[in-house]
Amino acid sequence: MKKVQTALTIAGTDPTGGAGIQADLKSFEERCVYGMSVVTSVVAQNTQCVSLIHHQPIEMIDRQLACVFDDIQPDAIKTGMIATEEMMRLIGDYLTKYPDIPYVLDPVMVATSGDVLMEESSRAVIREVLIPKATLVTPNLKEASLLLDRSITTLEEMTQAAKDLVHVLGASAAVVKGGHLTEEATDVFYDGGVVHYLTKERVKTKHTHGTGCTYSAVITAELAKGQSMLDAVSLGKAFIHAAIFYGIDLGRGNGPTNHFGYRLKGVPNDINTCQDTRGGEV
Ligand SMILES: Nc1ncnc2c1ncn2[C@@H]1O[C@H](COP(=O)(O)OP(=O)(O)OP(=O)(O)O)[C@@H](O)[C@H]1O
Ligand SMILES: Cc1ncc(COP(=O)(O)O)c(N)n1
Repeated sequence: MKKVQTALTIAGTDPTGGAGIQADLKSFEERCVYGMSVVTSVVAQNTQCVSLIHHQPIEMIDRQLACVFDDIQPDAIKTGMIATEEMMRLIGDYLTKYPDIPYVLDPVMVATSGDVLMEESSRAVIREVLIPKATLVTPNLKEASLLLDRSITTLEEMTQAAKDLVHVLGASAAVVKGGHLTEEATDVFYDGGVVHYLTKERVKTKHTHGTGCTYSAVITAELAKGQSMLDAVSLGKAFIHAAIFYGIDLGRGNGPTNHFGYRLKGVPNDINTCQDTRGGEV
């Protein structure tokens, strides 16, 4: 039997299924990777707002991590919402024990709805403890600004931010996402070599709930399958573009992206079908 690759997400939840752990698991599945999840915080939220957040007790997060790692070592890991310093340090300890597993850090700080998902006091800790362990860090403009303590609004500033995330803060690679920037949706990728600009047409839509989660989850799945970082990010970009292009008009606020969008016809879409691990084409 062929080996099935596995990916682990460590993140918060979204009961409406567009963001957080739910979006991550759907994305892993779409890329033919077996998904696992450790819940950091249960978030009562929908397409309009966050209503209540319950952080899991630290022992519960520790036990969930132990249950996964004692039994099934993931081929790649991503983190999303990690609200507190204590959680960051615990997760950092696990990452230290498994330095060879690719780790994608989506530094979730604020939801599309504007609600705060990470305590402000944790910002220094994410910089110190998690970014240096990241194979890839994927901030949007606001997150990059908060991490680097300066305003980042232009393509030039995004480029310098991507370089500083690598050379100053210590990530192995960075994608600074320009979803909130210009006419085009351009992201800047840097891994210490040549700077790459990943550009797709901007889709005029308000249905962007969970774009960051979905993008980083797809990249994680591709890394789990052994793709190169640039290939993983490029495929993630094409996937998220299709998911936004076919965004779903659900709920009264910012609806979710369409996790099966890339399978639909008519998308200006360059995604290859993924090879099923049992040998068939999906
Ligand atoms: N309207 C859009 N049309 C096309 N691509 C988009 C659009 N909005 C975002 N993107 C792309 O989606 C990906 C996620 O970017 P974004 O900047 O929205 O991240 P994010 O802010 O973390 O996500 P979220 O809005 O979920 O918090 C990036 O590749 C970005 O370029
Ligand atoms: C648990 C959780 N994690 C991340 C996000 C950010 O996603 P978005 O900004 O796309 O709403 C979210 N809303 N909820």
